[in-house]
Amino acid sequence: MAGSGTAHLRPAGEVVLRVEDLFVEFPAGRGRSVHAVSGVSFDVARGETLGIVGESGCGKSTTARALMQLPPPRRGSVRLDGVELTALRGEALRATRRRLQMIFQDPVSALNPRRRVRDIVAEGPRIWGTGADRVDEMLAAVGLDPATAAARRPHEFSGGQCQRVSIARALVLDPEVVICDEPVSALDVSVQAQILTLLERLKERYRLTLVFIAHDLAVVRNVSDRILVMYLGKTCELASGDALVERPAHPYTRALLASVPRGGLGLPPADRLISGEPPSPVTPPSGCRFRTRCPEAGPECAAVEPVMRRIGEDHWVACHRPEVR
Ligand SMILES: Nc1ncnc2c1ncn2[C@@H]1O[C@H](COP(=O)(O)OP(=O)(O)OP(=O)(O)O)[C@@H](O)[C@H]1O
Repeated sequence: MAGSGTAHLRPAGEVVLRVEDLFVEFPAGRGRSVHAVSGVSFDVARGETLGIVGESGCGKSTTARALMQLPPPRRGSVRLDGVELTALRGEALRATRRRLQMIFQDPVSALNPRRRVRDIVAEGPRIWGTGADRVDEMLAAVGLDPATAAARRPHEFSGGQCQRVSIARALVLDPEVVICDEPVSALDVSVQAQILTLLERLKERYRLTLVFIAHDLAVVRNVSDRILVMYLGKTCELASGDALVERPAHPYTRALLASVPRGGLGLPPADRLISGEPPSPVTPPSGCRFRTRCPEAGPECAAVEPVMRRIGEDHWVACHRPEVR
């Protein structure tokens, strides 16, 4: 099965979040720009977890913030239940943004140190006039005892407990989509597993849709139904977790898989690692942005930018020379 074009990379099921051709740039001085996100498209189905993976600086957090319109993308479309967020301003944007919540990497700095946990979780309900009756329920749902935890301040908690407070704060407003931006990478490994299990449980209980961002493919694989691989602001590959791990088609995906410690994904030892740093997003390479580090690169890779094309059921790749099995 094959196809091509700016497809929506459709998952099975009802689409709740549709992102099309997203571009985000930052000024880099002397009239130049950081091309942080350059034409990213994906759909997220209601109830699924879409993982986004890629090395540091590839544009994962910028994509996450652009979904929230923080800041709005330079161009492209973000639709939540069909509502175009990039066209909204002021109160209408704020009201819609409530249905999209975010959980951040550093739970301690994400929480106001001067406020008590109950007030932190109750702040959204106070602003929005809804959800105040859910504060204790949410604290209990994330594994904190409302009777003892609510009156304490963030510095009295561990990093893992602070992340639980952040999750309660995000869920109390009953969001449709929760964007988790590296939610466990600042935590000890043993705590990481607890938070991931908690997110899975909460997803089931509250019928959440998750966008789960991490640089660690083993973590993403654990929680995601489908996985989007990003490199230097572009999408390389999108596939179900199984297809991505068992039949990686993009050389960058294969390199990412190879860099996961032996056994982390239950795979044979690494056969191909990439070295060096990615090029600057101020002056990205022509054609395929991965070509300067790609073991498979040929002349066409410098000349023509590969577009996402379908290579299998729920499997898309942007590569002139994919390994298709
Ligand atoms: N406010 C900003 N101003 C200028 N450049 C920025 C800004 N925010 C991000 N960038 C740049 O945009 C690119 C993408 O950054 P982003 O944080 O989205 O990547 P990431 O994949 O989330 O990496 P990390 O995991 O390290 O945060 C990087 O080159 C980064 O330096």
